[in-house]
Amino acid sequence: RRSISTPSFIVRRTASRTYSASGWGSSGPPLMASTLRVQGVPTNLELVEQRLATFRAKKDARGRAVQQSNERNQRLKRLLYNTTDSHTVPILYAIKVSVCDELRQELKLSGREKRGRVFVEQESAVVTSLNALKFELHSFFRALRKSSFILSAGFPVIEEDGTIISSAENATDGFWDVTTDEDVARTFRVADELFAEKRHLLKRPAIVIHVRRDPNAPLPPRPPAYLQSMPDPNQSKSMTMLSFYAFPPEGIADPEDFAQTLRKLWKPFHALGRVYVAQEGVNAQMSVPTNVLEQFRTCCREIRELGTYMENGINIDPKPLTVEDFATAGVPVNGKPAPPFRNLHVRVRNQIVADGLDQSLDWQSAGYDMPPMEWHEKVKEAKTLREEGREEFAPLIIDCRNTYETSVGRFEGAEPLETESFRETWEVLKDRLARTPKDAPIMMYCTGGIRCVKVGAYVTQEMGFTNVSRLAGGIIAYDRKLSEEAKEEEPMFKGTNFVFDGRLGRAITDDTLGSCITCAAETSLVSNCLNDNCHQRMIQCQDCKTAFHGTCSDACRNRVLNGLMSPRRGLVSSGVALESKTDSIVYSSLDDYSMGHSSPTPSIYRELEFNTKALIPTGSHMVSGASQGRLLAQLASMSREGRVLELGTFTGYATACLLEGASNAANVIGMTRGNRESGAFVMSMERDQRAFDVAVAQMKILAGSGHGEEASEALCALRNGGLDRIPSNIKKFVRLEYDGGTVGCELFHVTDALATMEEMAAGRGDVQPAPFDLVFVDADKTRLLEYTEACLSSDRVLKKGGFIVVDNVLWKGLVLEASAGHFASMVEDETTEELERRKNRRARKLANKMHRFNSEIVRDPRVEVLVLPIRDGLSVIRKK
Ligand SMILES: C[S@@+](CC[C@H](N)C(=O)[O-])C[C@H]1O[C@@H](n2cnc3c(N)ncnc32)[C@H](O)[C@@H]1O
Repeated sequence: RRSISTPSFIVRRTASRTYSASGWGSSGPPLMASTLRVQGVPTNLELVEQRLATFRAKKDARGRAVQQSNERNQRLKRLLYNTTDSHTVPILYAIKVSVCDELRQELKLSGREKRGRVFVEQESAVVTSLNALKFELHSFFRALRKSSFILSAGFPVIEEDGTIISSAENATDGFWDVTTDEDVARTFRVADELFAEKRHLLKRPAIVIHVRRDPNAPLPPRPPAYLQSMPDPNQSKSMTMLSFYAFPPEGIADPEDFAQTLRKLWKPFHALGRVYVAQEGVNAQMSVPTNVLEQFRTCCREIRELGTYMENGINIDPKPLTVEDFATAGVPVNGKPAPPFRNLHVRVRNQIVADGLDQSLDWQSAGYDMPPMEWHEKVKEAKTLREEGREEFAPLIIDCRNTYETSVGRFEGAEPLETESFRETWEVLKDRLARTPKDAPIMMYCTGGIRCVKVGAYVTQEMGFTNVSRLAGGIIAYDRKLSEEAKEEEPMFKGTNFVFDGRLGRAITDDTLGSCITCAAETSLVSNCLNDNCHQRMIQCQDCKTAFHGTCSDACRNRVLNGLMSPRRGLVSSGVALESKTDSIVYSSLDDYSMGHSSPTPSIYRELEFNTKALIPTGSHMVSGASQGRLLAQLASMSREGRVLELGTFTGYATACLLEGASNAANVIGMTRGNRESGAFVMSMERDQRAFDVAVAQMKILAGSGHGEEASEALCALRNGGLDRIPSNIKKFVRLEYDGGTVGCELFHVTDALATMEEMAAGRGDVQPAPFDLVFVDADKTRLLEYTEACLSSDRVLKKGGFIVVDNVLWKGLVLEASAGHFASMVEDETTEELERRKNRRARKLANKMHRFNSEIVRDPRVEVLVLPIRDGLSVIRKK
């Protein structure tokens, strides 16, 4: 025997209503569903705004529901604690709800959801509307939303002594179906009447409602056939890597909705990967448990937008990866093994391949889709024609991928477009195909075929070429077909196929085509710089990856070691002892520890290093680099007036450091203008015209924009423009003002820095600047004693108490052997090649010279010397 109501019970129920109101979720009120719908072609910004609007709407709806629920709680409390006889408060109906056995089992209802009480105010819509009544029931018995049900109503049995007996749960006697609004109204009316009659026995009108499964409701849809006998994907012993794309002719009307559909449909397969959906189509790179691969393919075929439009079907990697291999096939994260994909991301984008074209073309008409084996024969024929000297009959084979991809692997005879990003393709094509006859055979390929659809469409529709073919399914399909159908054939693709999952490459042949950006050694390893602010994709050998802590340059390495730039997740090379931002960094050497505890190098230095590598690759090892550069900046900051002379500008890396330091020195003593005659001033001399041109272009940027981000961007743009676009400075010198004129700067193009310096020391010649505080000797290494002599012989070049800094005084450590007399006789190793011998001879000769310089300068009474074992050795010499 239970009382119909207890205050605590009601409070608990209403509290649960608050929760359930917010729990409407995605299948909830129409407001949310409609705001999620995206019409037309939304831009990313619009998508973000739409999502924000949805979040806001949801938040507001939640807020309103909470408020309503609170108000209702308050009212109910007041009602319950006031006397029920009061005529001023509305009457509350007590509805006992019980759910039939069939529904209980079908919906797996918990104890509390099988039966319970709902309290309804007399004034509410619930007493007149079936929908409102069902809505009220939903809010208490949430599981009911998943089924269609019908209601029947009756009343509790009240005995004469006042005992209330609720009718049995499956009772039908005295119950009537409640299927219309009238039924609802009648039920409550009768409850009122009954209450009026039994007021002395009841606290409030009471109703019993039975919930039964609607026998006429359609059965829930059966799962698709392919899922019915599908094995458990968790039991798969291997994962298959695959990719596909589709450009459905009518496009995808609602990409957001379609993305949601894909997520739902693919969930049972436990597939992982990255999928882009746009109005123009779908582009997917995925891995699927091999034991459900067939079912996955069927599923994709049954999706209308994919089925017939997946050009070449699904591109499947020839070899599945065992689950163990898959777990480590990606680029390691923080030195720990990682899989190529961790989750399934289905994302909506403006385009599935960002092309940068003003308007989209007809992607259905993009040239002939050439099957891989036909392609193989054609490439072989082209090779033979070239070998026979009849290349004019060979088709043009265009590699539509970016430089970092083509440089680790390509088809024989292919012409790379040398683009940094796909958007650059169109300009390059216009240039490359300017003189090609319109009917010339053009063959093109890319990784999986999708980029060729766009390039093929452009070349045929915009440029008018008539004989265009594309490698169907790209290199991935070629690799698979060749290994399936012609294993004995030698692949015409050489090297590694760069792929866009965590593996970053699959070797098709053993050829190593790429070269390390740091040391130029042969390698096919592609990775991304770990400096988050840089993150450039690069080809770097494992040794340099380890030495540079997964970064592309000294400056990036310095920033990562400083912990200021967190390593990007998922892209750390193996063997690199780095932890994420929140963890402490494990330093592998004292050098690294020292850099890790020095202030970070400003990002312009990374650009300066990079520009040098890109514009004058053969000399890129000559730049001072981060540790030495920081020391030079500090020394210039310590100088009296910030007056510095540099011999050997090269591309201006050290010049930039010296300018930075000179400006610090000038600011400390409050000097606002510097030039040849007085104040902070950096003068630098270089004899190589090309290096001088690059240095002038770079220092002009620093003079205009300082050492900040703006300068970094301008330096980056300079690199992208290429060496051809850097003007040649035939002038003898260029004058600049740095830091708003605080530091004067003059760059000299000289025939011989030593000759110019000796003239300065002798008081002859046109250039007669006031003496310097610091002279950095970094030009030819064979005449170091002459350079220092010019500084010491008079005070016209270097002030008394000033410093000379000489670079490379330890000469790769060879001075040690030189000092032991090992190179005295210059005996050559007869087994080494001529080139090696020449290199060794030069290195030994220079080591002897360096050793002689170090030995003589330290004995010179006019100076005090400190040799620092930094980088290649720096000698810091104070003029007494
Ligand atoms: C080691 S690099 C200088 C690197 C530069 N200081 C830096 O840190 O980026 C040496 C440069 O000195 C130049 N050089 C060599 N002999 C020279 C000479 N006699 N006169 C002027 N420049 C010279 C070379 O052309 C080369 O660019």
